[in-house]
Amino acid sequence: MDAMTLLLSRASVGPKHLVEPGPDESQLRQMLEAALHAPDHGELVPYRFKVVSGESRRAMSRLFGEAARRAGKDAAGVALDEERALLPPVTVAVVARLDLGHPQVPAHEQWVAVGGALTNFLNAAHALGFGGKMLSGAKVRDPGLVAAFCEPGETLVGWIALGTPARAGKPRPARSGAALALTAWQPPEADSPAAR
Ligand SMILES: Cc1cc2nc3c(=O)[nH]c(=O)nc-3n(C[C@H](O)[C@H](O)[C@H](O)COP(=O)(O)O)c2cc1C
Repeated sequence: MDAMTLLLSRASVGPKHLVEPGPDESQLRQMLEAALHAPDHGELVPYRFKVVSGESRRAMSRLFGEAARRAGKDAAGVALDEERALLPPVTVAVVARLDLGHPQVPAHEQWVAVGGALTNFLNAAHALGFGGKMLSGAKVRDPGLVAAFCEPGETLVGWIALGTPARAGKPRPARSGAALALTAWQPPEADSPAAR
């Protein structure tokens, strides 16, 4: 598949539609390599990817259940969250580790680097024949999950569910904002505040 066809054919595949096998270590390394090729001002690598596979999925599932309980969910809601955590063959936590005191690279540029890395990671998964979906939800702020995945000062962005797609991603509908996403820049009028 050529690169443009690959980029234009990626669509998220949710955990319900992901089956074994998930990516192995060498495939995950290729996804990381793609992530590391995203633009990153100052080469700060302001992110970490943490792989949850095999038996450690059960421990994560338990933590998802505890988070659901803390969020006030009933027994059925807790069980559902625990089950959802076990659906993807591989889950990759995305953790942002920004250097907020950096003299040259402000926080917003570091967040952009995190997004670029995540996008390259997902595109690489697609290139290797895997399906994936980035997921977050209120549980990214749950203290138990944050403590389990992050060092102090880091932010839990969410989790990428990964596996073999049992079905193709849904065709992408046209996006309403797309027409405004690429326009020719117009220089400001001579008497506008921007030109003064
Ligand atoms: C940081 C981040 C967190 C997200 N969290 C969720 C989520 O919790 N639930 C969800 O349905 N989609 C979430 N999404 C959006 C999906 O990953 C996906 O992009 C969206 O469903 C559109 O599908 P597409 O990637 O095929 O266009 C998140 C996306 C990002 C970038």
